Amino acid sequence: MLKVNTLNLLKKRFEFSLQARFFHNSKINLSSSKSLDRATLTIRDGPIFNGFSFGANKNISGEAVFTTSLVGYPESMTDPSYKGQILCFTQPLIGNYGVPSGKARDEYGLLRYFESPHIQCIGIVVSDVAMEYSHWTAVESLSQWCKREGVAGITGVDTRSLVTYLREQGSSLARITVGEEYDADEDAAFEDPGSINLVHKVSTKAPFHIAAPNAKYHVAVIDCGVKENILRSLVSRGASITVLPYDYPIQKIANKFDGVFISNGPGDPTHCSTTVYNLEKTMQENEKLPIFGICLGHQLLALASGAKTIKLKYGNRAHNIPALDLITNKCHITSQNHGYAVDAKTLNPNFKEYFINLNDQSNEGMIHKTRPIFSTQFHPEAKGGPLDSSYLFDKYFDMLKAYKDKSGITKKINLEGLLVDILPKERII
Ligand SMILES: NC(=O)CC[C@H](N)C(=O)O
Repeated sequence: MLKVNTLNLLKKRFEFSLQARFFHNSKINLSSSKSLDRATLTIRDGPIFNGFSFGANKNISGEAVFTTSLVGYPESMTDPSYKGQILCFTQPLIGNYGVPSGKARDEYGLLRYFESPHIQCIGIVVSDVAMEYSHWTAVESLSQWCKREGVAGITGVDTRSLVTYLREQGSSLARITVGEEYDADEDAAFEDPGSINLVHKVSTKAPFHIAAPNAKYHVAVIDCGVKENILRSLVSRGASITVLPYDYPIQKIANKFDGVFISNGPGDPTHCSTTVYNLEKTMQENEKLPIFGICLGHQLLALASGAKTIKLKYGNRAHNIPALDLITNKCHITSQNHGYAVDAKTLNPNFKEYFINLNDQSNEGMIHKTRPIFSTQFHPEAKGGPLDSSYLFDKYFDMLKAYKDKSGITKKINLEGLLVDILPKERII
């Protein structure tokens, strides 16, 4: 049995390698590939693809995942949920509108174009990188950006074969090597980002505060790798936010806020046991408190209420995934980026399933039957992606209003003896 499998694998590898070489040779004269170093994408126990390096001149490894998004590469690449992953784009031409400034800020002092200050994925794989670009916000090319940020990039890969493989075999460990071909069976060179707590790497190291003009509410954001557009979505609706490290004991101060929010983030949710414990206590001790979680935040709330999570075969990463709202029976096109999901069969009986994915029927959200607590697996804040489900932020704000109207006090904003006004105004990394 083992022998047959090994033979099949070798055969498959050879076929992929042939395809990749053919594709690679056919690309060699394209102007975008001129003067680029050779590079290799090696999938552990899988195919090898030859191409050209357009990013940092270094060898990296991580989990290869694919996104079918057509646009939004600056947003996806700066999304902390991609930490440690090699992001493969199915859209063949990537880079043609360049990269906007990572320094530009909006009226709230938040990043204008990026979802965090730096590229978070460890490498990217494209079929045809655009070395020339044009857009009024662009300040550099995708290649220049990757080089400056130390992120690997390989172009000239037959991403159709690659993604066919990842769909059939599931997300796989992979590496990008520049210049030389490595021994593909050298397992030690494949690092598994899923084995460590990646949230620890991307969460702010200390609390920071963003004041909304004429703020009506004060929300605590548990930062597991929060996307900037989640902060924008809260602040622009009139909530000042205090963003706390992922392991901050929120249960000790939750009653000082009008609501708690739990962010998206990278990796396996079961690595965040401290956050899960803190959320469990927070829900036990604050019966009326509005709580909203997105993506990893949804998974952590589910774990904190006793449900289980599973790893999906290859995950959902796209900007056009249909999710059915089981309360309104309306379908929304959603932005997604996740490799794990909540097992709906294990939901706490106090919660009901809120959304389901119409492609694979996986769970897309849950809502408490009597309390103001809900969460979604997809990203209502989008960036990139359609804003169909941004009404969920409005729903959260209705909950904040109801809670505040009842408690009737303006929460005073005092954390560990520090007035939030003197906290830093951006993430501490
Ligand atoms: N975008 C996210 O928050 C991702 C959540 C989690 N890391 C997953 O892959 O499922």
